[in-house]
Amino acid sequence: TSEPIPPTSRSCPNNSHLNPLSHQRSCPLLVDDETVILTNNWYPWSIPPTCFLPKKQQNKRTVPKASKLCTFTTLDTWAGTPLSIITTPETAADIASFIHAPYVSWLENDRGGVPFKPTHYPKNPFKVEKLPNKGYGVVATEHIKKGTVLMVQLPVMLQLLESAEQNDKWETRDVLKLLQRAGNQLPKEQQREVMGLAAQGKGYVVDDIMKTNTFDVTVGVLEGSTGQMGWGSHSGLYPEIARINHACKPNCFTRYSPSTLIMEIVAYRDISPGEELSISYAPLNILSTDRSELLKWWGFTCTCALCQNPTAIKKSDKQRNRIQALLEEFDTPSKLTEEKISEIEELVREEGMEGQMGDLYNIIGNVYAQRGELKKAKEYGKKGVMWLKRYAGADSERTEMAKGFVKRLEDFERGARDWRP
Ligand SMILES: C[S@@+](CC[C@H](N)C(=O)[O-])C[C@H]1O[C@@H](n2cnc3c(N)ncnc32)[C@H](O)[C@@H]1O
Repeated sequence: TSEPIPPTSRSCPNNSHLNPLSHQRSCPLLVDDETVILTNNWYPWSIPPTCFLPKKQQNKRTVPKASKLCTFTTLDTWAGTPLSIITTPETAADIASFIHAPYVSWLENDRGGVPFKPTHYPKNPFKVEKLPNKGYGVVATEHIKKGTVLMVQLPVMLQLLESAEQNDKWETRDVLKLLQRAGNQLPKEQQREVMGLAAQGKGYVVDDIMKTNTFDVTVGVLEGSTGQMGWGSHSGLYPEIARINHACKPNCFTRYSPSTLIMEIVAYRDISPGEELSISYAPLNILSTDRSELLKWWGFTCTCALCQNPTAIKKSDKQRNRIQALLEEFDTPSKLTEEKISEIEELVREEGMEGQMGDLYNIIGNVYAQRGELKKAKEYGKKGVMWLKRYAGADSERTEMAKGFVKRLEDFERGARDWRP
């Protein structure tokens, strides 16, 4: 393991293997099935990777260079947990650059010194139990305060999103073989945990479990304030978190850190003993019909408290509609007023959408910048960063973009000429 390097310089170009002299000390070499045969070395992975060529290369048609898809397993990530990944060798090399020693202390600093590590509390304030019409769920056993971090987990499986559906790059049967292998390469305890998760009973079992239980996550270390990531989206399987059911007005939210792969579950509000913990699988700012469409696509009909109360749905739809209408009005900068800002803040709060408040302030800041009111722009920009740190996380793409906006305003104040909102 190497000593911490600030996040801005940690990113490894994924073709660093092409020029061994150019890569940083902490950038691992690219590993695939062929390099393993040539070098007899698959460090930092615990097991030699298995790879499949992309479709068109198998058919021997000349196509622009496409990557292999492989399975990579490490039995001890930085937190000591195992992880199996299905991705390209290039992305695996990027993940390998931080998965054994991410730069955690700056994230902890940002959280006021609160440890950022998957923890098993001596006693969790919740338990998993069987619930009517939903399979298992997670229920509070004690009073939980708003803002409490309830779960901090690393994934046990990651799958390149592109490979999860029918796609023109890799054969479905190859993807399924890799999924099977990725699962089998996990220790028995994690295998049992994964195989015990909910599934819809459709198709191939590991694929079914992934489709029923994963979150879309971006993988990588952000490049300074540009917010650039570009390492491809993956489906992440977090077995403990996967037991939490969906609600359209949830009492918890997820916070994901792309530079460590950690997913946290945080209480959105105070939760009483006996209440079920819930998160939203769908974006919160959409209307009930769109939500049920989306959840049907996920394979279930929602039975949450909001969905069982037609009057409450009507009110919620009206409020979420008004939020949308106000946001559309803000597209015309002259229509933004402080009254409308107060109205939207109130609606967002009532709808339990505080997770979106940071994005909202960021939008407002941008509108003020377009109007040339840079003091107001900075005020809202900074508010946005503060809220995003809390709800999206210090290293999230959204937070980085908001920080970039404030930095550009500050640079402009200091005399840089080229202002771009
Ligand atoms: C990620 S799992 C959640 C945990 C799951 N209930 C279990 O037994 O492990 C997702 C599945 O839980 C069920 N589920 C989650 N939220 C639900 C809701 N609001 N209404 C009905 N079923 C729900 C659906 O079957 C869905 O496919």
